[in-house]
Amino acid sequence: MAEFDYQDLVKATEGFSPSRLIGKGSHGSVYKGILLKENKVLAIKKSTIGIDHVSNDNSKKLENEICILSSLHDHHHQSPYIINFLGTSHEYSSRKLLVMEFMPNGSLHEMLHAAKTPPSWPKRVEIALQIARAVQFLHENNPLVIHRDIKSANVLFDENWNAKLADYGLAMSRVGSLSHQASQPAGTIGYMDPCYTTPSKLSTKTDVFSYGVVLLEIISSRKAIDVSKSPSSIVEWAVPLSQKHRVPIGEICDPRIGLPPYMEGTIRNLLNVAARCVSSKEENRPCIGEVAMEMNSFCLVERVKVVVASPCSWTCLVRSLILMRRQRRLAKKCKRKCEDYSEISKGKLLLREMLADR
Ligand SMILES: Nc1ncnc2c1ncn2[C@@H]1O[C@H](COP(=O)(O)OP(=O)(O)OP(=O)(O)O)[C@@H](O)[C@H]1O
Repeated sequence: MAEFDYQDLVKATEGFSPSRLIGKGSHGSVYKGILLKENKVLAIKKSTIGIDHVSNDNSKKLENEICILSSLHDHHHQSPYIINFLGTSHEYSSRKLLVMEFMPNGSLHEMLHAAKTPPSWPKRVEIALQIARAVQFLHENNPLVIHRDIKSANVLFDENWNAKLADYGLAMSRVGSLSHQASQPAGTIGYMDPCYTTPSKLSTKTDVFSYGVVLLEIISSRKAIDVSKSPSSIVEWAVPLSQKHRVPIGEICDPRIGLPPYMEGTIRNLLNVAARCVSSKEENRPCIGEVAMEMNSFCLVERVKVVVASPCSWTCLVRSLILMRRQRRLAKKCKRKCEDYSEISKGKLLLREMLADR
């Protein structure tokens, strides 16, 4: 685990100046830092100071986040969909700071609810798959990690607009400082699994439920809880609507962008997955590996459909078909030449044998 010099971080953030503050969360403030020596941009999380017991709680959550993130980055296999952990630092008071990669393109929450241009349907499918991959990585990790706070505000975008799962303050694993038994149910209203009522009810399906809510949000661009609407909960609104016969899918989809006919099937499948994830019965929810596999197949089908729908991609497709045919023809020619060659060498061999007989 890399240890950053605290004074370097002070310089990098101009003394943790408010102008470098990206935002405040439940247990910490995140600052943008520029390491002048390396010309590297970082994000630094510092626990929030409050009255004594709150400060203690906040720094415990940050320590837990550091512990989980460092354990996830200890392995040879890292996920491109988990925020990159870069290291830690210590303030004089010995409070720890978390140093991670800087995500310059905001959160999925901002993209869906505040951006001027809403994301396209293929981009939404891609994001859904990337988040599923992140959660799959956590659930299939050894030791297993349960995030407990999957929500659109915790999905951040890197410089290439790839989605990464962040904020591990509530995450639980055997390496975390919080233990399953001791920790009370926690999460964010609107995303929290209704079955998670006692510490012992925590399971990977708790995350699957929250993932389902995020999927509904991706499809509809409606907030998880919107008190100006009735019902205010996205789950209570979308699931019965999706199960009603003859309700056009357009009624659930983001009304700001039209749904092209070639995407309809994919989005309907996405909606079905979301409905299974938010099932009130835990046993009816799929595991995240299954979800990721299904998402992957939707992405593939959708890519083929994009190729079919776009004239530019058609040209690419035809070009690659011509290339494939040409390669096959060349291979055949080559094979024939080889066969001829082997015939010649067979003949030569025969002649040599005949000559030797004489
Ligand atoms: N690595 C990062 N790069 C850029 N911005 C980040 C990074 N990590 C967090 N942020 C931003 O900093 C702010 C605070 O993030 P933080 O994870 O502490 O809390 P939160 O997710 O907003 O809230 P909560 O902790 O209550 O769930 C958010 O606006 C978040 O988008």
